[in-house]
Amino acid sequence: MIILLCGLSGAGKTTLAYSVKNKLDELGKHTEILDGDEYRKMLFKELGYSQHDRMENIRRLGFIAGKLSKHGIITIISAINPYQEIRNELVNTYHDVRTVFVDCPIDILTRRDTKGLYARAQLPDNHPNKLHNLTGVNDRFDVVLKPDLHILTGIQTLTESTELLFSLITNQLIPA
Ligand SMILES: Nc1ncnc2c1ncn2[C@@H]1O[C@H](COP(=O)(O)OS(=O)(=O)O)[C@@H](OP(=O)(O)O)[C@H]1O
Ligand SMILES: Nc1ncnc2c1ncn2[C@@H]1O[C@H](COP(=O)(O)OP(=O)(O)O)[C@@H](O)[C@H]1O
Repeated sequence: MIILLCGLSGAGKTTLAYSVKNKLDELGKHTEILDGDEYRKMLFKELGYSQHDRMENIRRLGFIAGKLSKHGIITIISAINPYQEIRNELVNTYHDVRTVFVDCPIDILTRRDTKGLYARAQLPDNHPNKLHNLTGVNDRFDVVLKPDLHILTGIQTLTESTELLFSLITNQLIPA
């Protein structure tokens, strides 16, 4: 199974992915997290944030996920994954792909701003530290169409969000 956790920076994808992995570990289920931020730093160093590069990033993560999931590893792709087109491509290319919208309002993200990216996106255009292509602020994010799960991390606690994702995964593993 492949889980696409899609959502803006700071929405809670990584936190949620590790939280659900902990629960799956307790069941003895093998889980791998492919985190966009981590793979960009370690393997995809040449990729930036243009539409082309973001698509390429997701395509590569999808390819790795396809290989892992064939061996029964529950593979969670934790990346912004901003375009519906490439999400659909993964759903149509690989077996058993589920999409999850990790959704949080921009005002809460701007307050959380754990990496300082939202503050940088709001700088004046001519400022040297201005971020010109932050997803959800000045770059495109397509609302996730018909997600298998829609999590509202601005309202739901981490425990509640984890339980919802855990149920999606385990219901699929052990059909009623
Ligand atoms: N311009 C811009 N837009 C969005 N994100 C940015 C940008 N610049 C750097 N970052 C950091 O890169 C992380 C997003 O990488 P992803 O691989 O998840 O992005 S994407 O799916 O290819 O769009 C994202 O990590 P997360 O905060 O974990 O989502 C950011 O820390
Ligand atoms: N319901 C929730 N689910 C996940 N994270 C939450 C939630 N509520 C608050 N947070 C906080 O929001 C931040 C999300 O950061 P992170 O998981 O790195 O997001 P992302 O991977 O989407 O960039 C963390 O500091 C986390 O503690």
